[in-house]
Amino acid sequence: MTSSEPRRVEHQQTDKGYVPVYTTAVVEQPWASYSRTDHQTWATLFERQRELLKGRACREFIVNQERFGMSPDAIPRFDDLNEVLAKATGWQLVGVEGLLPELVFFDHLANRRFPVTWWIRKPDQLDYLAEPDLFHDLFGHVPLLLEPVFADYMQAYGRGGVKAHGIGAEALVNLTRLYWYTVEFGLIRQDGGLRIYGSGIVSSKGESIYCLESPAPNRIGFDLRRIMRTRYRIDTYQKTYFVIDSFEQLMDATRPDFRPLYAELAAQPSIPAGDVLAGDSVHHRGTGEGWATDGDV
Ligand SMILES: C[C@H](O)[C@H](O)[C@H]1CNc2nc(N)[nH]c(=O)c2N1
Ligand SMILES: N[C@@H](Cc1ccccc1)C(=O)O
Ligand SMILES: [Fe+2]
Repeated sequence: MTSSEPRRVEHQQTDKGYVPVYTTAVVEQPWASYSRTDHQTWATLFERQRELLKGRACREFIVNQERFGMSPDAIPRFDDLNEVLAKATGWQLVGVEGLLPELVFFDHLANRRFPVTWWIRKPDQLDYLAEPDLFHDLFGHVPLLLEPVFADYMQAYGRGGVKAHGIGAEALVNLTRLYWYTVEFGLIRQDGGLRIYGSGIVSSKGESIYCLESPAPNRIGFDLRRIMRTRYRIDTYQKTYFVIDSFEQLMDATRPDFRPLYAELAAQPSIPAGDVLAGDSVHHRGTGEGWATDGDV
């Protein structure tokens, strides 16, 4: 295989249109075959996001990213990152071609393996790309795998995914919303303001600013049931972000068995992405302080 292109196995018609399906196998990172352009793309995105995330990303993200010694000089080698991870939290990165079927993805997480897409976006996709690539996966997800509580949360999520998959499609939808509104698009309250920890935000220039500074989106205090009922958008910035107080709060709230919760939620309607409900704990401003209730935005 030449490694300038991901290995596309076939195409498949889905809800989201005609999408490429990749091999689900774990692959070696073809590091030697990254082009100068690939390394340059990494450098550009890395420098841009590091600068933008000062004072915007949470402390844990910044500090742990520095512990890896990632730099703009070259695309990191998974093997080097794995040495740091092995000592700290026992997580391991494995190379993949792209999005995996849910059960395969959950099984990796349940075993403390994080799948990282080995290829990086093209220069005309610096600001937006519809699927995860190396920059999103490595820059966005990997730093928090060094944070012990968050590392445990990711594994618990994988185990919960295997379980939800056995329960049914509705349970899986509820659980996927939890991943979306925490791991991918989560905000955390820190140092008297809001900070980013979601990977989908930290790897996006536009959304890193928008999620904290735009008056448009709702920022609502973490509420497990509310999150599991809330639909989400994959084609624009989020209409709603959920805010945790700490990673411990996230872990504690998600530790109980979800089976009774799935049964309870099956009888309830889903909530449109941008709605505010009576009883939501709404944060007034991205960088400011103070909480209101009853949809007082
Ligand atoms: C978590 C969520 O359910 C989502 O559907 C999964 C599916 N497969 C994936 N596969 C990869 N490689 N990376 C991902 O983030 C996901 N997300
Ligand atoms: N407690 C969840 C497992 C889980 C933990 C953390 C995040 C997500 C899911 C369950 O029973 O399914
Ligand atoms: Fe992601």
